[in-house]
Amino acid sequence: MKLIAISHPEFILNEAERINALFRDGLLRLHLRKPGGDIADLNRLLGKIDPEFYPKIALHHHHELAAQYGLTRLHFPEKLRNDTPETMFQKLKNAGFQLSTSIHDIEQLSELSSAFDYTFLGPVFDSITKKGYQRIVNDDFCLKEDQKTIKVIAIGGINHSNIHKIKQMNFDGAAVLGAIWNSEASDFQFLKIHKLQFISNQTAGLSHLESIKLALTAGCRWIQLRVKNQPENEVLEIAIAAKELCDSYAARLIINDFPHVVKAVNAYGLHLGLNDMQISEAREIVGYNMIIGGTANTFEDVLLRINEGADYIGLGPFRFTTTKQNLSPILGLDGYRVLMQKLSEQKLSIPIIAIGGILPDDVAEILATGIHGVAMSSALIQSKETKETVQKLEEILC
Ligand SMILES: Cc1ncc(COP(=O)(O)OP(=O)(O)O)c(N)n1
Ligand SMILES: Cc1ncsc1CCOP(=O)(O)O
Ligand SMILES: [Mg+2]
Repeated sequence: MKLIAISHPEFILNEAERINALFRDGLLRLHLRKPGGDIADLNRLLGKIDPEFYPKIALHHHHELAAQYGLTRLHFPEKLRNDTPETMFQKLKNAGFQLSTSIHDIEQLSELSSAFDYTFLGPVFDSITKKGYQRIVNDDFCLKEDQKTIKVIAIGGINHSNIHKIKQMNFDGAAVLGAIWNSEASDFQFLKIHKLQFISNQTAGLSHLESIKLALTAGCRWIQLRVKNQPENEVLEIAIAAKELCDSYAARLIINDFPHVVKAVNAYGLHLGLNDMQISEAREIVGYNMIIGGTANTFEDVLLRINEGADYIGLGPFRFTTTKQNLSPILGLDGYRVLMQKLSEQKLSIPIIAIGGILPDDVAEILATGIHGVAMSSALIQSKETKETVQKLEEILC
């Protein structure tokens, strides 16, 4: 499911730094929405955002700034859409812009220009930021496929505890505002779990560090160092170099299997398997704020991981792979569907990362099950155009 962040409606303290941090935490799309905001203030804010993130920003107002910053995503709030001729939408689309808009009534869906890629529809819950702005649907609402002339993103009052309902309502994604900006420590922890994770591997022609460099230059910003069958002191040596490499790309480094190495190199996180140390025990080594992911193969494993306090779950294998030995039973798309359905019925939500033999062409279907993201190793290492592959994957995952 797409997860889109909407900026705070006003200019806030350290906003550019907070936006940069959200992108570094894995955000794939931000809508810059400052209703009534001054163009000079917006210009200043954009100037402080890392240019690496401009392709991920959609601009709501002062579209004239798009050219200056090379922004290619424009949002048309309702009034601006009504004031803009259809020929202009087609012209912008033909020029390569991605267009989005907002509606507040399902009936409007059929009237929208085909030039739009997606629309926000809401509020789906009572808004957190706009007090007294009542929701337009009930909990049992379900968007029909034939109503979706374009992708429909739910907006309004979405937070960590109700986001599972968005999928049940058959929306294509969720746009979040209040839950990000109005809480001290964001209750949107799962924004921190990247949707595209690279798993390092050593192959005939490539060392772990070379595989990591390949993924980083292609644009991956979540790297798992997964060294098997080597003693801890050798893993530590590789981890020190991997951390330096990841830092130079502002990427997150997760280390598989070795909590003491995580602690020693101050990595971003640790990944533990079902036969590894318990998450609670590992927390005593790596600290309580460290990201810890846990492997699961069944629904019972997922419940166990949630109870253990995992930050994300690596669920697999999706299909057979030679990257890992002693594979657990293969889940396939149906396995993911059944498991995600059970989670949704129990109103449980945790970022789930699919893993195992995943190819770029699998990702859209995997995502449609409600899975948060994917971890890949061989598909990226063996890709002939890794950068293009990563770009395409990010488009699908956003
Ligand atoms: C994201 C992710 N998911 C699952 C795994 C598998 O971890 P584990 O079960 O510990 O097996 P090994 O990777 O150690 O062989 C993973 N590494 N990453
Ligand atoms: C670590 C791991 N756990 C389950 S499958 C797997 C390997 C993932 O690599 P690939 O994407 O090459 O199958
Ligand atoms: Mg392991």
